[in-house]
Amino acid sequence: MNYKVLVTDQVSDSGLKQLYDHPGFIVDKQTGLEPHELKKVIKDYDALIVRSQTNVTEEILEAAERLRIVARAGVGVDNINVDAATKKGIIVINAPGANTIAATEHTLAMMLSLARQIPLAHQSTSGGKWERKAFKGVELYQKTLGIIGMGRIGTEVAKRAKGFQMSILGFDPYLTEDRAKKLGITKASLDDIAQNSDFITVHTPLTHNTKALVNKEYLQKVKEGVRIINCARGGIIDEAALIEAIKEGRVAGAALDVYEQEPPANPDLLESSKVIVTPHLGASTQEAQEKVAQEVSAEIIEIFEKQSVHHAVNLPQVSGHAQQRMKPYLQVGEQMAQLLIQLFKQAPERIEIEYCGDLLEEDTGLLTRTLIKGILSYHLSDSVNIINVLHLLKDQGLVYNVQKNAKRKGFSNYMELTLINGGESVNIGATVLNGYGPRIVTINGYRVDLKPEADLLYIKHHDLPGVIGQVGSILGNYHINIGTMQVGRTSIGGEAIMLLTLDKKANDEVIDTLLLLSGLQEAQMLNLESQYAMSDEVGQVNIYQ
Ligand SMILES: NC(=O)C1=CN([C@@H]2O[C@H](COP(=O)(O)OP(=O)(O)OC[C@H]3O[C@@H](n4cnc5c(N)ncnc54)[C@H](O)[C@@H]3O)[C@@H](O)[C@H]2O)C=CC1
Ligand SMILES: O=C(O)CCC(=O)C(=O)O
Repeated sequence: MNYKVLVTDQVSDSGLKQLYDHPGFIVDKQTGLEPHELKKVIKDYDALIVRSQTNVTEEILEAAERLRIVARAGVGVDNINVDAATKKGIIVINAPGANTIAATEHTLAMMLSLARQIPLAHQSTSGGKWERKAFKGVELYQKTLGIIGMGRIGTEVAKRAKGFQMSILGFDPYLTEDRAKKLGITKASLDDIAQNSDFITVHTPLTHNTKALVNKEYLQKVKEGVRIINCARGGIIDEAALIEAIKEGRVAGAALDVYEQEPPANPDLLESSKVIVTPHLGASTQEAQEKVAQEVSAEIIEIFEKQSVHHAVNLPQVSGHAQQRMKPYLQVGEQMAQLLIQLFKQAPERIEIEYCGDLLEEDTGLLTRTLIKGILSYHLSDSVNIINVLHLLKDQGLVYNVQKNAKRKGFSNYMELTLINGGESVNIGATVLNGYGPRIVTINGYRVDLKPEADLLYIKHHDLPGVIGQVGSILGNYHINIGTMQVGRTSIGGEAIMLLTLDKKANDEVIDTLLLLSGLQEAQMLNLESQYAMSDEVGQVNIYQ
């Protein structure tokens, strides 16, 4: 089977080489497509690679019939409707880090250009003038730089600005005092940055929180003569408010690589001698473009061939090692969920999940999705995968709750799943035993020790002498061999359950015969198919199954 990959923006061909050369992949490059053209062709493709030019809208995703991956050869995914992709079970990946240095260096180039008016000076000199007085600049030395967004690029900008002996104020919701100290910068508030900075640069993604983060109100608080740089995303700085602040003289100048609308059309911005503009060039270096293309190519191959994902925007991140460690939990998690939904004779309204003991130290995001997928896929089958599972859950009107509990409940690790509807509930608990693998250890309060297998016969009965023997005889009469048998009871002579692994499935006739036995209340074949085959291969997340 060939995977078809469509590339719709200017992505480096040398960076895409491994995808072009890889057997089983067909790559088509069609740049400059209009939205209606993309909508028409997208149905034939398994993966789409874009930069920032292509808008991957809900409409385009709707028209995609076999699309499984949207890859952003870069960082920002604001041109991709991630929500719509997630609902459709399409994974969105990017290449974080691959263009960090390029965007960092562009930011510094913009800052120096602003400080020394290099573009205007160049224009004047190359036009035959010699205006030495007109272009007196300012130094970076001993000035204060405010950095909003101390992620990969913000951090690299800070390191380099320190080389110019600038004082640096950093604001980021995740910046700790400790990290700021290690970087030799000062952790600051947005207001501190406004009041004290000679230069301000923004390095956040564009989100509903960062949209117009630097707005009219903020620009009224800035130190007079500040210079502002945006090499992150248009819209983080309100362009109209910026132009006004420049006209009023509060802001001495701005250097912009990105715009509210691209390409920008606002003459106030484009014609101002105090504004330096570049056409979204932050990531446009040969090195960065090769790296982003190489990274997304490698990941597309890995996802299709090994179901391994490293840089998903719409999935919890789990490292290869963590995947390997989590594999037995993922397997038993999927099977316990399937077992429970088959036992619950009604639609669940609420799902409760509890993780105990060693599981507290793991990232359980993927495990939670796997449990919920096990529940939903019983009724929704193939349409559920770990990408869209939480969306589908919401669509079904179900709620879920995850609790983490330090108590070990008798096992070094333990997880429990409960399905609830009104006053009715069922629950199941499982553990992974060191050296023995996954075990289901409780079902509705009955203690069992069950190694999950694909086909299980579940029986609920009264704990009376002879019932177990009669079940064995009936199965024997039908030539069904019992592999293992587990019996759990709450009290002697009370209610009990039996779980039998069989070499052959018991059909309806066998089940009806069993149900004729006195003392036997329920008999049901349960199908527990795990996508997480317990081979020794490196653990992989089965994304689409
Ligand atoms: N001009 C260009 O060509 C390029 C632009 N970019 C843009 O730069 C942005 C940053 O890239 P990276 O540093 O790689 O991303 P990153 O994810 O490493 O860093 C973003 C940082 O912003 C912080 N942040 C989020 N909301 C915030 C808020 N309200 N206030 C302050 N900080 C906030 C986050 O905590 C995070 O630390 C990207 O999202 C992308 O939009 C990235 C590469 C090239
Ligand atoms: O692809 C590009 O050139 C833009 C890079 C960018 O904006 C990003 O990676 O977020």
